[in-house]
Amino acid sequence: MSTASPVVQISGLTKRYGDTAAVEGVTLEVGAGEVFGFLGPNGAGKTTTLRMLLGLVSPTSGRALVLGRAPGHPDSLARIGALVEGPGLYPYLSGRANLDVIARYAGVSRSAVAPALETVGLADRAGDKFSQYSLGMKQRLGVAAALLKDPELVILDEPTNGLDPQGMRDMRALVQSLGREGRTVILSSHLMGEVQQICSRVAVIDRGRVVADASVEELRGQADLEVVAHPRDVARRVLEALPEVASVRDAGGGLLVDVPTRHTAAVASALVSAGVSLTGLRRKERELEDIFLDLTGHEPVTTGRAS
Ligand SMILES: Nc1ncnc2c1ncn2[C@@H]1O[C@H](COP(=O)(O)OP(=O)(O)OP(=O)(O)O)[C@@H](O)[C@H]1O
Repeated sequence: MSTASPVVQISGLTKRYGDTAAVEGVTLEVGAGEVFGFLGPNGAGKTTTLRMLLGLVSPTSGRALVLGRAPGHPDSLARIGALVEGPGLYPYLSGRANLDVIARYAGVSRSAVAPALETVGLADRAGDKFSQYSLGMKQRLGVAAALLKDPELVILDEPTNGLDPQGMRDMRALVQSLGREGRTVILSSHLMGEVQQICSRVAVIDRGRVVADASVEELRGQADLEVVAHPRDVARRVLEALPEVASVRDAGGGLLVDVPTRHTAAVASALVSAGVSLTGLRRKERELEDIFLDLTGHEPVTTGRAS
C-alpha cells in the first residue's frame, strides 16, 4: 500500500473567512503509512484544513495534493475514508443496515460491511438500532462507514471528542490498528496525550499556523535535564557557560537545564571538573502540554466541542 510520493502534500494552504484566517500558510507532507496527528486547541484550524483536503472547502490560496490529485478529485476520493462531518447515520436503522445503505450509495459491495463491523468491534451489536448505540459505538460505526471503501487514507476529525474514557480507549486502539494495517491515517485532536499515544508524527497547529512538525519522539526528545548540585550558584554559572545549554531554570531544590540529550555526559563532567558536588542528574520528560506552551506562548484549550 505504499506509494513513492507523499500521500498528502500541502503548500502554503490558506483559508480566510473575511478577516479571520482559519488556516494560514500551512505547508506539510504526510507519507504513506504514517499515523499523522493534527494537534491544536479548538478553533486552531484543524477541521478547516481537513475539509480542504477533502475538497469540501476551497482554499483562498496555496495548494494541496491528496494521493497525487487535487482535493475532491473522484479518483482520490475513492481511496479516502473520512469521518469529518459526523457520521450522519439513520437513527432508526441498525448499524448493519446503515452500512448497507452507505455501501449501496458508494458503489461498494455489501460484502465489505461485515469486515468493517468486525474491524471497529461492532460485529456483535450490528443488529441494534443506531439510536441505541453509545456515543463511542456511533463514532466507531462512523469509522466503519469510512472503511467500506478499503481506503488507503483515513481522515478522522477529533474521533474521540465527547467520548468517555473507555470509548476513547476503544477508538485509540481502532486508530492504531488502522495504522498497523498499513493505512495512512490523519487525525485531529486537541488532546496532547492522545496524539502522543497514537501518532508517529504530529503537526502542532495554533491560530491557523503550523508551529511544529515533528515526530512525537523529536518533540518529547526536548526533555529537560534535572540537576541537583552544590553549591547551586556555582553549578548554575558552569551550566550557563556551556554552549550546548539553551537555558537554566530553578526548580525546587535543583536546576532544570534545557540541553539536548546527547550532551548529558558532557554536562555532568563539566560540573564535576568545576568541583561541584553532583547529587542528582536525570532526564525529565516534557509533556506535550509544556511543549505547546513553549511553542505558542499560551496554554492549549483542552475542553472539547460538544458534538
Ligand atoms: N464557515 C466558516 N465561516 C467563518 N469562520 C469559520 C468557518 N469555518 C471555520 N471558521 C473559523 O476558522 C477558525 C478555525 O476553525 P476550525 O473549525 O478549522 O478549527 P478547529 O481547529 O477544527 O477547531 P474545533 O476543534 O473547535 O473545530 C475558527 O476561528 C472558526 O471560527
